[in-house]
Amino acid sequence: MSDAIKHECGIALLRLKKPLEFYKEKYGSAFYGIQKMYLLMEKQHNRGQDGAGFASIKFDVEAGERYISRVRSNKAQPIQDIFAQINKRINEELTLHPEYNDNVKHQKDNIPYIGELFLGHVRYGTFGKNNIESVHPFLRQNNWMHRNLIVAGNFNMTNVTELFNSLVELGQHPKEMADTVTVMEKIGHFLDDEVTDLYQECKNNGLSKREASPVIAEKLDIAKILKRASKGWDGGYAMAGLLGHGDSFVFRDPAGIRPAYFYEDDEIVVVASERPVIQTTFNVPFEKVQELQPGNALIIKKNGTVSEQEIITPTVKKACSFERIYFSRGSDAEIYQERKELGKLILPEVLKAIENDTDNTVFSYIPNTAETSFYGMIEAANDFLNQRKNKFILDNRKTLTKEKLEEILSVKIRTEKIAIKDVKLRTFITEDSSRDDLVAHVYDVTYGVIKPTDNLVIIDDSIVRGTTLKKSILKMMDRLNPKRIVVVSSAPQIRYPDCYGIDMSTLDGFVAFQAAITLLKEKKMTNVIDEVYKKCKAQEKTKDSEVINYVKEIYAPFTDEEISTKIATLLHPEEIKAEVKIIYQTVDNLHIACPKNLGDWYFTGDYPTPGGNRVVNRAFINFYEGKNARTY
Ligand SMILES: NC(=O)CC[C@H](N)C(=O)O
Repeated sequence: MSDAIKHECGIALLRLKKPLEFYKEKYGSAFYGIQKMYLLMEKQHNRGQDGAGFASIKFDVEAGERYISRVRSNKAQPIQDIFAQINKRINEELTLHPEYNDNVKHQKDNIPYIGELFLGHVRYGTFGKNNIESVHPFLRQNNWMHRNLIVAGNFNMTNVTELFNSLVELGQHPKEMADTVTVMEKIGHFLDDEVTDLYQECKNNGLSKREASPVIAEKLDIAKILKRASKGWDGGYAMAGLLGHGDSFVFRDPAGIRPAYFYEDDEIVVVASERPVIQTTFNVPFEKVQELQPGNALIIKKNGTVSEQEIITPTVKKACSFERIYFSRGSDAEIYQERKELGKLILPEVLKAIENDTDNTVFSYIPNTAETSFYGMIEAANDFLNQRKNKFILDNRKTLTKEKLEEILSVKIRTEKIAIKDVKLRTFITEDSSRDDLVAHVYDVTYGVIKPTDNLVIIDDSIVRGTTLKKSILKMMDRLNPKRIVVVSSAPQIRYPDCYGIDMSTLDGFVAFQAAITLLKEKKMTNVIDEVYKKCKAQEKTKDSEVINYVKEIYAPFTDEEISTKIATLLHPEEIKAEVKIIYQTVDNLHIACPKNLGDWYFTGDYPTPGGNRVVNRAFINFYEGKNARTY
């Protein structure tokens, strides 16, 4: 991906079902859980680099002993940083007390972070800032064990302000306006209620406070709490939580927008945002890892029972297709095939752009995530070439000589590694535009493989803003003197903001939006822009479920190709000599390639929750009024 988009978060929840001695015996260490957590988080570092956090719970400790540990970091390498802190602490204890070394009980009693239940999070913020207070997991402490709540999530709610206000209405006084705090306090409120009710019940049955505690732990109905807490949530989420006494859950939104996968055996239960993370960390096959169903929660009671329960009736499944195109790791068996398919499906359009002249075309890709779709595109290109060869051979079979046949078979699809990312360079570059010359070098190119008669086809996963394309990639590729540069996007045009966990919430950042606005201006149709603004303004106070996405009218007068052509001119730096073409995947082909992830609101404007329409409405108003702000 050439545009740097901030996106996503990753969660990792791990429950050890056996006593810690078991892991010491079998795997050589009672710190097994911490080690696995490190892997689970590191294997998801793609999902969040603004911050990382870790929390753990020890089961069955004596009153007065610490049983919750947490560490968070927003440093440059946050995962490394938190595990360095954890290791340092553990090693200090072990050095100071050599007697702990082979004694699991001592370790559990005296060393923090070791425990039976863990929650990890890697963050890219979509709400608030990147201060340490915004880094998950969040902690809601209480002297009652059951009321301690630790929360982390991959989520974004479109209606945090309303949810915040409803807490205030409940008489609360939240100390922060962070979305995770709001969600946590919602759950916390109903958790308190439930604990109070259960205690009352125990009291009525003649139990003392002390006797009531384990009964409450056993009876605590997590599904009921989540049902009550999530009334009114509008967004995409995979919310994970731990309760002080040892229950835990992961809860997924009813449209399945955000991903969550889990695996269970008799030693562990694990949940993560991506399937291959679980596969590689625990060496389990693809089929053993299950997807948590939309609207459901995986509930892991302290006593070890695990159940998947419906919390909210699922709506039409609209799992985020961007997960497949770009965010999630391509090592997932399905995602790998899907990305290849994206590359295959776009080849016909590429062939049109190069007038079928594969002999004078070099195919390449933008590193690294587009590599898989490149493989697919090349497979399809080889099929195309073989058909051409077949036809020639069959048509000329009477006159064909050995030499001619060899010549025909020697023709190949030309693939080269053209673009090379100079990752380190980016760190020296600030937003300052006078540094454009430096920016141009963020990508370097391979010299000596392109002839002036060549087309250069380069595939990227998607084009959001196109800034890096314009400022670096196209400029550098033009230095190779190709006849024509064809930039291929394996995803459709990004036209509408996301509001479910990807940090792209303003319209004017999208090059497709800029192209549509430019076209409207050129064709003297600015009245459309004013009309849309009026309609958006008029429904500012309308109920979410009745809001209509009028921004579609901005794109409606134009075909996809017209917009792509305009994008090509917008991204075409003046000094470039080559002809530049831009090709996008169609939405239909996207759905063919990724049939399980039909969430496509950023391409189509069809939002899976009512709040989405409000967000796009606000985004347009902000654009029109010149405000540069997030829209949720
Ligand atoms: N990308 C995400 O899932 C972000 C989670 C949450 N909204 C935050 O900003 O912390």
